[in-house]
Amino acid sequence: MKIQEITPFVLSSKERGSATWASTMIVVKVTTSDGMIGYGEAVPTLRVKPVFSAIQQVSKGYLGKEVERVERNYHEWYKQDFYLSRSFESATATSAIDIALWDLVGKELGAPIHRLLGGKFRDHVPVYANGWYKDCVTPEDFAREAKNVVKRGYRAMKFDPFGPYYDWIDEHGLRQAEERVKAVREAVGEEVEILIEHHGRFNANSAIEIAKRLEKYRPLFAEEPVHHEDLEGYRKYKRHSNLRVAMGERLVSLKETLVYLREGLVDILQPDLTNIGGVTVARKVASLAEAFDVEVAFHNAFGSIQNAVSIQLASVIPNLLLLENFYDWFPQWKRDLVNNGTPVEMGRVKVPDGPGIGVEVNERILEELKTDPVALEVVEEPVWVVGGTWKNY
Ligand SMILES: O=C(O)[C@H](O)[C@@H](O)[C@H](O)[C@H](O)CO
Ligand SMILES: [Mg+2]
Repeated sequence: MKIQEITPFVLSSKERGSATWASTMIVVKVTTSDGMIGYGEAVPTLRVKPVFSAIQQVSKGYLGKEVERVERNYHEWYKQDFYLSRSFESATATSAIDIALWDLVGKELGAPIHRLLGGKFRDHVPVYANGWYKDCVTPEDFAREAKNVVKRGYRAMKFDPFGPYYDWIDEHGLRQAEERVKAVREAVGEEVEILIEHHGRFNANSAIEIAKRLEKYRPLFAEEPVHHEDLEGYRKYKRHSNLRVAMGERLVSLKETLVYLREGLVDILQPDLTNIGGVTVARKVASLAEAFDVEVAFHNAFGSIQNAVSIQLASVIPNLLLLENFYDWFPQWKRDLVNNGTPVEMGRVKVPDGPGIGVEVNERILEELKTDPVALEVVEEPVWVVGGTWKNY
């Protein structure tokens, strides 16, 4: 079975999601020489247009190759590309195609990806909520929505309480963040997990001050407290803070991951299947983390195909902590894109046993919502922010 056609789609609709990129999806459709179809997903961010064209370029390296030789295909492309480990666009394009190949291998054998990877370690994957705090500004806003998250059955939730602060945070910002976190802790009680998202935007001194203020609310982890590439910042943060560090959504290779693991800079690794290198690299990264006693909480913020394949891998690795989940805050069309979705119940999702990624993609929605890739407008609130949270109170 050979790879015959690779088609990227950009999907978007007027329905606004919880964040700019929650309103967009980049889907890759791979068709084989015997007419089978597999799906993958790439990361949108602000770079929808360059990612779309990266998929067209990367495709040239995959067309005509044997579908089943996923590892070999990745290696061949690595050889050709030369800059793969330095290019987010190439990494996410390669990841999307890799996911579609795993989907195809599963479909060909009539097996879900979890069976191809050694079988389910667990039947249900525990998840945490993200995207739930759109337009939340005051502590009361956060408390109200946090209660709703618990009502929906979640036992863990993540949020960014820092508003527009960037690099440096002053006393006013520290107080605001603390009030928001305190309000959420009081709203959800002692046993629901609170995860603090910093979106990789502070210098080490600010991040350390933040940790001192927030540790009494017992967050499960501090995510990306400093900028992704700030290794010195991570070292300093680890020396002076008592919080567990989570990071990894912007890692684009196995060996880049090793840099953070080897030095003990990360306690909970958050690889993203749609840019680390698909299933092929994500499973290696999870094993590497296991060797360092690091738990994995896959980053899963984009769309329903990413969600499906992340559930597959999350179901097989022994060192899973939690899987991120935007599902209940997706625009409706994203949930409709997969025919048999996996709703969250009691803080977890059941692992589907359908072939490949475990769910079927609704082709009608692909056709209806596909748009031309255009350069996105740059507005004050960056694309990585949950919408409407950068106001002061
Ligand atoms: O951990 C995460 O999920 C991320 O850092 C993000 O991807 C954003 O929070 C989210 O997408 C909202 O913009
Ligand atoms: Mg994050």
